This record gives sequence, C-alpha cells and structure tokens, in this order.
Amino acid sequence: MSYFSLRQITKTYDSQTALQEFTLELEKGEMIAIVGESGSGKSTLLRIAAGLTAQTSGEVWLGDQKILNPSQKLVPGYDEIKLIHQDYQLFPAVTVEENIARPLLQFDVNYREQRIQRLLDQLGLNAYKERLPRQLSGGQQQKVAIAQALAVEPEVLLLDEPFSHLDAIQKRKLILELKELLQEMGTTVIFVTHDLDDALRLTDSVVILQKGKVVQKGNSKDLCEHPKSRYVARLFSSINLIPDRFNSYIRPSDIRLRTKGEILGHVIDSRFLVHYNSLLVRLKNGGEIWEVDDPVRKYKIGDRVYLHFDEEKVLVLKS
Ligand SMILES: Nc1ncnc2c1ncn2[C@@H]1O[C@H](COP(=O)(O)OP(=O)(O)OP(=O)(O)O)[C@@H](O)[C@H]1O
Repeated sequence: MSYFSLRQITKTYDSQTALQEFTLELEKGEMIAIVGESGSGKSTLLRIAAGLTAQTSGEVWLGDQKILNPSQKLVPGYDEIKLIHQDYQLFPAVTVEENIARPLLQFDVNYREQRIQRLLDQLGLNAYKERLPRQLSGGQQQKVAIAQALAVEPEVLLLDEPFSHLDAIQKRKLILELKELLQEMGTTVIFVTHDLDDALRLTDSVVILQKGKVVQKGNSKDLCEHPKSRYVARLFSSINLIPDRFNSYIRPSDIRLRTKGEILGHVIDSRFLVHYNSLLVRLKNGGEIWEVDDPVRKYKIGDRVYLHFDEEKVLVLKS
C-alpha cells in the first residue's frame, strides 16, 4: 500500500466538473509535480488532499489514516499535511522568528527553540530573524512561509505555485534549496504548477492534468519523446506541423539545417538564445512558418535554407 494516496477523487462545483476520478499513489519521501493550465483543477486537488475542501467522491489516505474533509471534521486540515500557496499570509506585526514560532506554541520550549533555530539555519534566515515581514523581499517572505509550514515537520507538503511572485533567478535558487531540504527531511511532496521547467527543477516525476483529468504521467524523457497530445508536446517546446501529412509534427531541435535538400525555406527572423539561435523559416512550399534551432548560429535573416529531419523524430499527435 502506498504512503499517501488520492483515490478516484472527483469534484464538481454546481454543474461543473473540476476533477474527474483523479488517482495518485505516493511512497514516503517521493516528490511529484502536477502540471496543468489555469483552471485544470490543480488548486482544488491540493485543497482536497490537505482535507481543506470536500470532494464529491473519492478518498484521501495517509498511511492507514483516512483524511477527513471539512464536512466530516470540526477543524479542517491536518498538521501532517501542509499546503503552501502563493498568497501565504505571514503575521505582519511580529518578527520572522515569531512567525516561525507560531505553529509551535503548544510544544515544549526547548524543542521549540531548537526547531526554530534549525529552520532559520536551513532556510538561510538567521540574518533576518528580527525583521518584520514587510522588511523582507518577496523571496525572503516566501522562505518564512515555507519555514512556518515545515515547523511542525509535516509528513506531506503540498506546494501550490508558491514561487510565482518571485523572479526567475530567485525562483530557480529557492526551488533547488527547497529540494535539498525536503530530501534531507524525507518529506513527501506534491508540487502543482503551470510551468514545466519549474516542475522539472524539483522532480523528474510529472503528472499532466487537463480539464480535471490526468492526460499523461511519466518522467521528462518519456513525456518529451512520446507525448500523447499536442498540449503535452508543447509543454516542452513549440512543434511544427509538417505540410501534407496528417497530424504530424516536428520539434525545432529535431530539424537540421542544410544547404541542399528537399524542404526549402527562407529565414525571416532570428533570435539569439543561450544555446542556439531560434530561427523562423518560411517554407517555400505552402508558406508555413517553422521554428528551427540553429545551434551553430550560422544562418541570418534572408538566407535560403533546406530543412531535414529524421522520420523517427516525427510526432504523430491526434489531439
Ligand atoms: N469555489 C469554487 N466554486 C465554483 N467553481 C470553482 C471553485 N473553485 C474552483 N472552481 C472551478 O473549478 C475549476 C478548477 O479550478 P482550480 O482553481 O482548481 O484550477 P487551477 O488549475 O488551480 O487554476 P489556476 O492555475 O488558475 O489557479 C475551474 O474551472 C474553477 O473555475
């Protein structure tokens, strides 16, 4: 039996289905990301997993403990399962240290002090412990919210896009730091996001959610090489429709640029990116515009190019 399981969770709001028979089984210490566009049911799922929203049907289990929802439990939620979202609320009038102490008030004073010190160390917050939340940057405030959630050593941490206020550099750094910390603590984690890159920084194990249903799950290599839909394929890169072929697509990185060949086009735009130039190429036959990677940065706007790809790289995607 798995450690944390969401079994056949369905949630309807009035007549609208937000989640449909969602099932997920996690082992202790496992980390998984759920990636889905806005409105796909991610937040609803995490609130149900935390026992904060009542599901229409289905069950949540932590070990042999059934997680009760607010219609079954007087005080909703569990210390063992903590949810962090982007609109975290720190106590504005007390210091960082006191914010972290709040969930620990009923614990023994020695344990409490030790635990606060450990969290301040782990999250690099020592220098800020006397400050009020408004005297911190967004990233630092987010770290305090994380420290607060981790204070009671939850078994399961549910992250609902908690990094979306941060800039890309801060976000990358915090995700990597958090990953190390959570691995060390052996915490079981579900991270929901609309951003696949963020997901893959935390874990290689991904579930793709669309309109409340799981459309695919796997590791990044499987999902990238064998996407089951255009939506999944596009999470990794754009895809070019191959003219005169049904539902067949090729990724910009799977195209080779040649000076001779079959598919002729003209470069109409070029952008310098870190590992390659990203070209827009207008195909002579049909006028389609393809995105093509130029890793040697050889081609310029106006150049004639021939495009080549291996048949095995073609993605056939019906939906
Ligand atoms: N309290 C509510 N009452 C009615 N409908 C709701 C409620 N909460 C969510 N929904 C609907 O359920 C669906 C899923 O919403 P949810 O917030 O779970 O999606 P999400 O994937 O987290 O979206 P986002 O990334 O924009 O936060 C949406 O269509 C939303 O409008």
